[in-house]
Amino acid sequence: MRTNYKDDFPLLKNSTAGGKPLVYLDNAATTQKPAQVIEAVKEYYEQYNANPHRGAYPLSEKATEVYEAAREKAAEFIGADSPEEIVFTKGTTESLNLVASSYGLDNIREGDEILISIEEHHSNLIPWQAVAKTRNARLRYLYTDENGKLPLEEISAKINARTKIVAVTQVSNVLGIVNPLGEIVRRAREVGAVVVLDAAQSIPHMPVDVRALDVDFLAFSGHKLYAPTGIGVLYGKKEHLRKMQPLLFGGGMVDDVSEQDATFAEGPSKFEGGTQNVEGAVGLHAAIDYLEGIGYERIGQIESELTQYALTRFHSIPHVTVYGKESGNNRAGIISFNIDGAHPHDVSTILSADNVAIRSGHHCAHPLMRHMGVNATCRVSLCFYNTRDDIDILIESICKVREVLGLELK
Ligand SMILES: Cc1ncc(COP(=O)(O)O)c(CNc2co[nH]c2=O)c1O
Repeated sequence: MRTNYKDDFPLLKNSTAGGKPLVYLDNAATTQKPAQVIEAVKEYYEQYNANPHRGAYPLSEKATEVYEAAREKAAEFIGADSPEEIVFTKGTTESLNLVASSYGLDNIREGDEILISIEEHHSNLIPWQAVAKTRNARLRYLYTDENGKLPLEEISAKINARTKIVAVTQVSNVLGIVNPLGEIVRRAREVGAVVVLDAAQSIPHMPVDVRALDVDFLAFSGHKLYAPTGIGVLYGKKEHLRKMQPLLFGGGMVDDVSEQDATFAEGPSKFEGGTQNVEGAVGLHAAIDYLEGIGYERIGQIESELTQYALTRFHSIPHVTVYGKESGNNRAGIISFNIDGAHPHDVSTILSADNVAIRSGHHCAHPLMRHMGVNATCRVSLCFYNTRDDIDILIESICKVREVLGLELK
């Protein structure tokens, strides 16, 4: 059985610095792209680039065909009832802003409650702050416990008759822990609340089935799923999308326009004003094909084993704090840590001298940082193309940090 996928990724094959191979461990920020995706985009521009939905000539018809084929593929990938439930956006941020600005503002009234978690990325937090302020509604939080988990009693306590929207991440981009979505949805359904799921950090690592999850909306980004930047998906149940107002007005999203009014297209194109990112959609289609070729079972096996290996190695290093106590099989390969006496930015700079790429900072999760009692963390985020050698080089480099900073080692 294949254990090393780096050769599928040109950048990983060719990138060295000072004779050291790149150890890329910032996959929660963005993933590298397999040759299959790069070739698909190249072929699009070489063979059938045109503006979709508008030209009565073969090239435009082909561009339309591949764009809509990508929509069908995305629908199938997440188990949507139909491609009509798939809106292409720039990414998770745009998807979540669309839900908040359209569905949120139309359905939240004074005194209603919107419930999010303290783990949310700013793109699933600030839009809800804006809706709550505009509608004089209450924004409430599910708080993680000392282990970085959302306690079930917190979920049952915070979801009540006034809760109208529950918007949560399936996996935190800081802690990597998989949230108890089943319990959240069950409780939300009891009070008739709508569930918005941020799947940006889960869908690269685990199968997502919107019908099985029974969520009303789901958002993810192509670039975290080995596809190009600039393409993302908002899944929405048809009954919601049908009633929602578009956010961007322009070409391709209208039915008729008079001097003082406009009626809008049916289906997802209502939300896709202007010329769309066809190359991104083509790249997303190729990325999904690539992932399905490997299979989530194999991806999960590799990443769970590698995450557990990394956690074991981390726990052997003195002066290192790892946040979140979950083990490798209930955690996407995201590990946030700090080294006593070392600022995260210094740590990532020192690691970069060994060509090890990790993230340091607040990860667009200021409220979570405060809740954790830290200003910032270092973050390792691995995926199936990483290897045990990558982890060994990472740990070896981390073990040098305190010495480089002149801190005592014992
Ligand atoms: C959970 C989560 N939600 C939403 C977003 C926004 O996605 P975008 O619209 O594609 O930017 C991110 C991006 N997270 C990160 C981007 O860079 N480092 C990160 O951890 C995320 O991790």
